[in-house]
Amino acid sequence: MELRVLNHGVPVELLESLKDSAHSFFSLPPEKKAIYLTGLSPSPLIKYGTSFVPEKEKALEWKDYISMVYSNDEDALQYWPNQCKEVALEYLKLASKLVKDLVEILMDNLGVKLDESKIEGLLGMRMVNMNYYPACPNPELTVGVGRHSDMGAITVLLQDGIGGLYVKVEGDNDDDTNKGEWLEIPPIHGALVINIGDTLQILSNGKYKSAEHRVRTTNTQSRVSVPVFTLPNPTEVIVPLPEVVKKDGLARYRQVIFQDYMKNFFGNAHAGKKSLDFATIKSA
Ligand SMILES: O=C(O)CCC(=O)C(=O)O
Ligand SMILES: [Fe+2]
Repeated sequence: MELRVLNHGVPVELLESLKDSAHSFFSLPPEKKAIYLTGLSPSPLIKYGTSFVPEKEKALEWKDYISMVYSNDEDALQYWPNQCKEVALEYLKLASKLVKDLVEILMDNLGVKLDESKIEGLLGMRMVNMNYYPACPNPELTVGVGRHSDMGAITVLLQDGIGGLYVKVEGDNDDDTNKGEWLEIPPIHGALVINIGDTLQILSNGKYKSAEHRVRTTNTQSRVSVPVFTLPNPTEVIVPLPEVVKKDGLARYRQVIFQDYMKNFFGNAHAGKKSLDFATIKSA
């Protein structure tokens, strides 16, 4: 499931500053960015890298990224890169509020009321990434990001005006006309893209489907995007909600500890929604 929202509570000026600050970070000389590489980074919560899991990929994705995990304001302002820390922190806070509101609506729609501590457990890990896709001389030979779904609860995504984000039409029935097709999500000024992640698919016993998406490269201009990921705390137990299982008559997913799910996710190259196999109960 994937949607775009305009009335999201994040000021348009902040969205503009985020894109500018992503460009300022990625246009730094390589040695200034390299200080954030794994093993060198001043904090384990900041990571600069390329592609997704380079050691597992046959071909690297055409992108660099910086990932900033939130622990508290003080750490963020101390360790996140100067080029983007203030705007990234403000965006993370506003996006988290939006996610909380959306989760409440989605749960309500399932007839479920989660208590504060459960919501905190499900959305407790938060991070802002900045992705940079350099212009590519041969876009037909590369991918920006391979097809995948995000593993967490909900992703709030800012894309710039270049375009190139595609989402796969899931469709509930085999006769849905465009089921399986890839739809481009054209950029809309001031809008944010919302992606449902695997965690909500498991929790809802498959009622909410995580959005399978990918990004193509272009040869004209570089592109930036800025996702906020909300994910469960590593020790959180993820399992279909009992109220939904009762209605459905069976559980489609087994119980997983989120850190195991994450380890499996990062242990494989992007491969569509294969990530969910880790938790799926195969019917006989
Ligand atoms: O760049 C984009 O529009 C999407 C990036 C993405 O899917 C991700 O970082 O998980
Ligand atoms: Fe994604």
